[in-house]
Parts: sequence; C-alpha cells; structure tokens
Amino acid sequence: MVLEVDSIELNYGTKKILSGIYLKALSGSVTGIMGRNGSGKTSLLNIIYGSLPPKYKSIRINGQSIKKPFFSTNRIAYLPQHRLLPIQIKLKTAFKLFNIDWDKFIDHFDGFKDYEKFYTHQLSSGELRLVETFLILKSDHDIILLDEPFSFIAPIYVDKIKSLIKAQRSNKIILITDHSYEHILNISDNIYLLKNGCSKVISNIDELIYEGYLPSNSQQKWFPK
Ligand SMILES: Nc1ncnc2c1ncn2[C@@H]1O[C@H](COP(=O)(O)OP(=O)(O)OP(=O)(O)O)[C@@H](O)[C@H]1O
Repeated sequence: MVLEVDSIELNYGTKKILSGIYLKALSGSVTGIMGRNGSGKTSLLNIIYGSLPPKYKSIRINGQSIKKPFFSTNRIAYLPQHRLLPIQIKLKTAFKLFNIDWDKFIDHFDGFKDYEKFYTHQLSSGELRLVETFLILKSDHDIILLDEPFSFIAPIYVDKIKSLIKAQRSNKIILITDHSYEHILNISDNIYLLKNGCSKVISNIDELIYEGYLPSNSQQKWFPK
C-alpha cells in the first residue's frame, strides 16, 4: 500500500502554512516528519486524517484519490498531539472500545496491572500517553499517524514503544513526528523535513543540520532504509 499526499495549500488568514508538500509513505515502513516548531507538522497530520480542511489537497492510496475525510473510511488511526481519550472513561472501557486485549497491554507494561478500573484522569500525563499510543498502535487500522508519542514518556517505556512501532510497521503505514529526534532517526525508514511550507526528502543527517533543524554538533548517524 502506498499513501501519497501533495498539492496541499493551508493558510491561516494571510499566513501561508503549507504550500509545497509531497509525501509518500509505504506500508512496511516508518516515515518520520521533522520540522521546527510551527513548521506545520500537526497541521499536515490533521489534514491527512481529515479533521482540518485545507484550501487544496490531494491524498491518494495506491493512486486512488481519497475524496471524503480519511477518518470516515475507518482505515486510519491518529494519536493527536494532545489528549485522545475523554476524562470520564475507564481504561477497561477504552480497551473494549478499541477492541484490544487488556492482558496484551499488561504483557508489555506490567506496571499498569492495577489500573484497569482507573479513569483516564487518574493517570499521569505520561501514563495516559503510553496507554493512548498503545491503543493507536495496536488498532487494526492500516494507516497510523503519531503526533509526539514520546512526550512525557520515560526512557524505559520509550524503548518499548519504539519496539512496538517496529513490530507494527510490517503491515501498516506509520507516519510519526516528535522533537525527540534521536528516536525518530532510530525508527524511521524515510524522513521528510517541513520548512517554509514545503517538504524535503532527507537523505542524511548533514541535511538536517544544513536546513537548520539540528544543531551542528549532532552526532547521530542516519541513512534511509
Ligand atoms: N487555529 C489556528 N489559527 C491560526 N494559526 C494557527 C492555527 N493552528 C495552527 N496555526 C499556526 O500554524 C503553524 C503550524 O502549526 P502546527 O501546530 O501545525 O506546527 P507544528 O510543526 O506541529 O509545531 P510544533 O512542533 O510546535 O508542535 C503555526 O505557526 C501555528 O501558529
């Protein structure tokens, strides 16, 4: 499966946010989206999901144009930058709604075993983020959008989430953005940088430094897979 996005035009008033986007993502791979604060990463994910209507857009799956909001096709799941689950819902109910086995979650995160009857507002920000990321990753949708899944997450859990992403990518398209760039570099097969409303395919770390996203002393290596 191939997801292609282009011809996006998004303005807020007179401010141009996105104008020269081309993005191609394949199932079996993780596509990282990088960019400075305010470069339009969240806007782009919202446009793909269908919750933000831009002036123009073209979104295609295997060359077929998606005309209605993507979320209405039931093929796409989205972890938004801010809270996904409502406050007054128990974890048990949330797992039921997502049709995901609570015990499978506990297999990965046994520290949560007493939380099944907790309401989401009884969890810390990081605990909630972890639950929400797990639900989205394990959902049976074949396109997954993750906006800052590593926010508030402890390193030991970040590693588990990264393993889950790698395991889930075999039959899904995964788009991910996060400012923890080391993690994005570590799990992404392809990377796009958003700058001045345009997307640029990144082929090595030096380009991220040259484009002013990473500081010049960045040590990490990355090559597209
Ligand atoms: N509802 C809105 N009204 C006006 N401007 C907006 C609105 N939503 C977003 N913007 C502007 O659009 C730009 C892109 O925002 P967006 O949230 O997509 O950026 P981002 O790359 O995800 O940023 P960050 O990395 O800080 O999360 C920003 O300059 C923001 O101020």
